[in-house]
Amino acid sequence: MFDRSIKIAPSILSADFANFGQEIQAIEAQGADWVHVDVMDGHFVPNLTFGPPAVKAFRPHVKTFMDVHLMIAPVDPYIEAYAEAGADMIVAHWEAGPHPHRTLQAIKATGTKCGISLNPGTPANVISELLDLVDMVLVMSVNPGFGGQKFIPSSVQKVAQIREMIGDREIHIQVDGGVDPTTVGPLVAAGADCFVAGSAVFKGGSVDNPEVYGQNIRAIREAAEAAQKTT
Ligand SMILES: O=C(CO)[C@H](O)[C@H](O)COP(=O)(O)O
Repeated sequence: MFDRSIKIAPSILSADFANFGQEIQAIEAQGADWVHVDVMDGHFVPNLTFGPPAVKAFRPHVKTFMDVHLMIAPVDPYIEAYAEAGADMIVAHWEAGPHPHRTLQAIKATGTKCGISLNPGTPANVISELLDLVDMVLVMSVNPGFGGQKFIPSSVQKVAQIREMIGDREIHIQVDGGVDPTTVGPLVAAGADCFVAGSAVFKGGSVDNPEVYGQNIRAIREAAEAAQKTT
């Protein structure tokens, strides 16, 4: 059955870069539902992060579900490499173009779950012809490239529009950027079920003090579930 429960996916962009294995184990032990990997190319976004070998090194540490968000263009030449590295889901940007339908077909052909992401400046309706191909829509609630940015409030309206477009299809809506206990409620009410959080999960904690990760994850989950009950 389709899982509509709240899912918290900490972004390891905010983890200790000298210690990914232990960081992944710590967030999972403290209640993370998914592990979110932000791949950046210094071209599509102004930052550089993880190539396929890095993702392959994360893989044995992830016991839950690893979603790999490709903020790269071109994207098609790298899809197979990230699938082989062990991604459970690959998310590509609509803006990485020029043929997002082909990109999604290429992701599906690898056998991984498949998602499409939209930047804050991109309207929801551009994905109307792509929804039958995806397991998830990722709504960026900051301009992609860096953690720790301020949540863009118009993202809530975009989530509601996409939820309406999805209808009864079994598609997750994930939101990424500035998600914390104060911003998550309206996103749940608008129809999102999966939340990427970097700063709000990792702040104040470490692998030596992982209980803080647990407190931070619980705070986001409790705010999200409270909104779900009243929706
Ligand atoms: O994709 C991203 C940036 O492009 C990050 O996942 C996102 O910004 C999460 O970080 P934070 O929760 O600190 O905003």
